[in-house]
Amino acid sequence: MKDYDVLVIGAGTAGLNAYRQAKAQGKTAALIDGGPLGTTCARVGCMPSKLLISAANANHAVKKARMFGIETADPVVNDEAVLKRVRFERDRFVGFVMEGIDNIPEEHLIREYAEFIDDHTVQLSGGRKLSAKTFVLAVGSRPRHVPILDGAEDLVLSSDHIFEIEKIPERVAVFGPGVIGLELGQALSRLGADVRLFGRSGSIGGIRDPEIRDYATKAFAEEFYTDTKATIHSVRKEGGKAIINYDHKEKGRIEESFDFILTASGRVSNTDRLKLENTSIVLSHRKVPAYSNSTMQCGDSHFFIAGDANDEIPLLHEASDEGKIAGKNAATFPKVDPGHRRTQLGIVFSDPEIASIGQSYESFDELVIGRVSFEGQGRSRVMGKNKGLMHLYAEKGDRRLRGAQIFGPSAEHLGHLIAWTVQQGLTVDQILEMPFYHPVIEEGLRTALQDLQKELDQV
Ligand SMILES: Cc1cc2nc3c(=O)[nH]c(=O)nc-3n(C[C@H](O)[C@H](O)[C@H](O)COP(=O)(O)OP(=O)(O)OC[C@H]3O[C@@H](n4cnc5c(N)ncnc54)[C@H](O)[C@@H]3O)c2cc1C
Ligand SMILES: NC(=O)c1ccc[n+]([C@@H]2O[C@H](COP(=O)([O-])OP(=O)(O)OC[C@H]3O[C@@H](n4cnc5c(N)ncnc54)[C@H](O)[C@@H]3O)[C@@H](O)[C@H]2O)c1
Repeated sequence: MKDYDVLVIGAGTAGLNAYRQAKAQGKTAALIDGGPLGTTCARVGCMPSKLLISAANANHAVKKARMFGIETADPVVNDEAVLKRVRFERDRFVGFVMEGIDNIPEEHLIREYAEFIDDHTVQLSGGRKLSAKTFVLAVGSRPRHVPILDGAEDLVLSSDHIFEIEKIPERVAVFGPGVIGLELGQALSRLGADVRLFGRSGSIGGIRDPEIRDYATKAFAEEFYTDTKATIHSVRKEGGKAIINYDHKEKGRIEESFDFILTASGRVSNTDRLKLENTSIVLSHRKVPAYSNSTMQCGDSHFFIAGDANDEIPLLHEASDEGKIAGKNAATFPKVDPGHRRTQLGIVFSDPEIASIGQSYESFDELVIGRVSFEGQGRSRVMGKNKGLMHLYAEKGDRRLRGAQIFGPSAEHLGHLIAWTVQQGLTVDQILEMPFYHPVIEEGLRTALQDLQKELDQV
């Protein structure tokens, strides 16, 4: 006799959804979580980052007002007020999550960490053992450790800590021009920090389309120092500052000091802390459990995995969907059903925004591209947001819109429109039959669709 039908490890977005689905199936279930409750998204992820970005963009908008002939005094960033609002609103969002968590009976929410001792038993950090028929692994991820930064000791902050700072730094180095580095690096820059953004592989914001990646790299570099292939010689702490010795793109090898370093060099799954070697789970080449992304089942086992823990699409809406699928299948195991998966949609809340939709650039056999530049696009120019490119993707011999990459104004909204049409399987011709108002940014989408239509007619 097992203690529970389903044990869910991790009470983040994926785990909470999994637990609720298992309960909805009439099973006995419990959640185990030894860390702070409230979810990564609300506590230290999606919400506080967007709050900081909004403050930064408000400051930027005032500075930019001059381009419309509006004269203002230089805006003053009140660090304390900015950070107070970020934390106040963040706590409000966490509060809503906690209301849901508070409804979980105390005996079903175990506030400890878990490790496996065999296929059906976990040991809790307090020493207790619990068994279950099935498990959902929803342990999330943590910031990747970057060894070269160890020299700066406590001056290295990740997104887990950045929202607790007392003042906007005068100078900050950001390691990792990915999603977090771009969003937070640009926000700090727009709040007055002198930012250096360092990358390693040449990538930026997860952009896969080379033409758009190069355009975006140049655009960000015009706003703050950006080197996506930086050479860092050393990092140390001295006199309360982080000292970085690096090859500056124009000045050659230099040494600069920073108030702190923001590390944003990717995230790693917490499954490596579960002692999975004591189970029959098979790991993939990425060193996380191999699983099916339609059922979330690990092989044909009684283990299911959801959210950032599986290291596939570490986004909030995916964690939520995956949690639901995993929780339901863990409850009905050995009967498992494929769950509904959506067209892929990723948005980076930089300015301009980045959106990646559906099939990515490199996944096509014979790619056909429809293009538009926002530089001359009517409404974008009217608003002074005429920067960026959008590429729409189709496969030669097939007129369906299959994917897109955007770096431009309102990419979060265009990205949704495109994702919805991709998921509906609409052809370029069908999409062009839809209404387009004037003058709107969506007219840029129409231009790209017309270009794609022309390209498809020619091949
Ligand atoms: C700065 C930042 C900004 C982001 N912005 C966005 C955004 O704008 N949009 C978006 O879609 N996504 C965003 N994300 C990603 C999004 O936050 C994550 O994809 C999502 O929160 C993952 O949810 P999860 O349930 O998998 O993990 P989590 O919410 O992290 O939950 C995992 C839980 O497992 C617990 N745990 C770990 N190990 C154990 C163990 N051994 N035993 C018991 N419990 C354990 C942890 O304490 C934690 O509570 C952002 C992430 C970050 C860091
Ligand atoms: N808007 C959003 O939806 C949003 C926002 C923030 C985070 N997230 C999620 O969080 C995940 C993690 O974000 P992230 O930005 O940490 O990871 P990421 O994978 O997006 O980017 C990491 C970047 O760091 C670089 N890098 C790796 N090692 C480095 C080193 N030693 N020095 C300098 N650069 C290095 C990589 O080349 C890459 O450009 C994202 O994949 C995303 O799914 C989403």
